[in-house]
Amino acid sequence: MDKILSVKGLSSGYKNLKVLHNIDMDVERGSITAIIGPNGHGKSTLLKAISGLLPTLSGEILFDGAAVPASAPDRARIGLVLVPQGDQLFSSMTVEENLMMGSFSRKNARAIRQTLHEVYDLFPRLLERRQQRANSLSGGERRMVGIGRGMMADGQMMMIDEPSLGLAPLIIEQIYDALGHLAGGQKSILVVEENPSRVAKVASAFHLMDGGDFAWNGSAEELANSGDILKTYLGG
Ligand SMILES: Nc1ncnc2c1ncn2[C@@H]1O[C@H](COP(=O)(O)OP(=O)(O)OP(=O)(O)O)[C@@H](O)[C@H]1O
Repeated sequence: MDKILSVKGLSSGYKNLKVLHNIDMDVERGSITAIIGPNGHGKSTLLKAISGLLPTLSGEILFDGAAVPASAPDRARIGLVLVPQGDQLFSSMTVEENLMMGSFSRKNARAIRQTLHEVYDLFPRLLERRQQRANSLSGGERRMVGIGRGMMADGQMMMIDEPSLGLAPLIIEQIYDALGHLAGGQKSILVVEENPSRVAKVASAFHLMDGGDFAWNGSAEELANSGDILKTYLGG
């Protein structure tokens, strides 16, 4: 397995609350790995810990074979990009201005334009609305801008927190098709998703989060044959 990310014995959390206990996880390069499970068990916390927004209390995080730097901006700079839950767009700025914000740490203008074209190729609707303000976009369009802004950082790995949240089934399918396309183009994606059926078509590895640790790990095929696990944890 060609690992882009390796998390070993990671514990993390908030000031007075340790949420993650001894997490072990690898992410294969050019694939989608999904953290699944019910609300409030630490899925978002794991993305924040990997991106450096929360401290590593014990354990280690290796990115491309090397220990990650301490700060979140430095981790973003080496290519670990977080797309947070809830879009967090600049509402009075246009689609394109929001997208360009994602490239703030890059210098090569031509390469930035190239990535912008890639975003528009992946989400043609954003090209049509490039001059439209973010506050007048639909929920699905906002999500596309959030993911596109993550792409603009041109990291090797994107961590995306609940891309399907609040969206209609057809839009969810479009978003996941786009993520599948990105992974096909060698981006590595770690996605948090409460409902595993949404991501089952495109992810190759799954980790079920329960109480700050993984209660189950498996492949897409193993997930498909894991009826009892789905029932127990997800009410499926
Ligand atoms: N900023 C915070 N300060 C203190 N505790 C927090 C904070 N954010 C989350 N927590 C707690 O950490 C635990 C895990 O929350 P987390 O958001 O990681 O869960 P989750 O599985 O991603 O669920 P959700 O999808 O609802 O966010 C919860 O008990 C939550 O109350």
